[in-house]
Amino acid sequence: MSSASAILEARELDVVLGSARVLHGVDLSVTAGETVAVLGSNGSGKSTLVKTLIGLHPATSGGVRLYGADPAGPSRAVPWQKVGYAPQRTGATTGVPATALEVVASGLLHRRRLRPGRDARARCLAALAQVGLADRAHESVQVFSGGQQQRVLIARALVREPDLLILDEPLSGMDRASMDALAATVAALQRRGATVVVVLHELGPLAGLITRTVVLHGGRIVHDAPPSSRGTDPGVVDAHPHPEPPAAVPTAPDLQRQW
Ligand SMILES: Nc1ncnc2c1ncn2[C@@H]1O[C@H](COP(=O)(O)OP(=O)(O)OP(=O)(O)O)[C@@H](O)[C@H]1O
Repeated sequence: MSSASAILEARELDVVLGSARVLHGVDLSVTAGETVAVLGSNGSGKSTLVKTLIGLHPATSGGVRLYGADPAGPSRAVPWQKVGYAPQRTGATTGVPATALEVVASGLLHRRRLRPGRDARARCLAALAQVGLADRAHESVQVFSGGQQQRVLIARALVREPDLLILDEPLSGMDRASMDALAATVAALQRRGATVVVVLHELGPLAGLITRTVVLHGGRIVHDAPPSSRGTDPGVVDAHPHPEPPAAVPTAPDLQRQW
């Protein structure tokens, strides 16, 4: 199913979670260098889509490819060291009494590298500086505010210097200065050719950086095009045109997963 330069692909993807069919026949192909915003109302399937794209949920039918390999298959087939992922803020840190530096350092670990390299500390501090938290590196994340915890998770994704960065609602709970800092970070990643997939409710300061918007509604892609061709401001797609479903099932933070 692979397109030549696609680094992320879903083909006729269906995902059933519990008794709910959450994604229906999703086709998506992301090529290197794109900055894709995934938009849609609460419960439309955005988080489920990005989690399935990186193997955190299995595809019920259809297929997913990440760098040409099945992300839910044998881990060595996917170059995980190239992939940074920051999950949606869950308001919790799994109760593990880790410092911000330790959480970010876990982003340097994966199955082929179980011990951080010599430059790990400097890289972690640099990643924390990118999210404005270097001065709090040695504090427990349990005392951080929700927005600060979100920034630590983003730093954990950034520390890999990823070629593919996936952010799930990174702006949620962030103050304006942090949003602007994230926009500058995404711009820097773009300049070096990285690919970014970002779940958003509003484009905010990222608006000028988005090269493509994908809109989900009821688990289906209902729009997929560059922002300018859409005809309406993609930043307002989350206008809740239908009754809001019950709150999303909280998912466990991904702090423990070490690729
Ligand atoms: N593990 C699960 N088991 C059962 N249903 C689930 C599970 N995870 C998500 N869902 C359901 O799937 C639907 C889509 O959830 P998802 O988190 O993907 O939506 P979203 O578009 O990211 O929403 P939001 O904008 O609120 O974060 C929701 O109705 C949710 O309740």
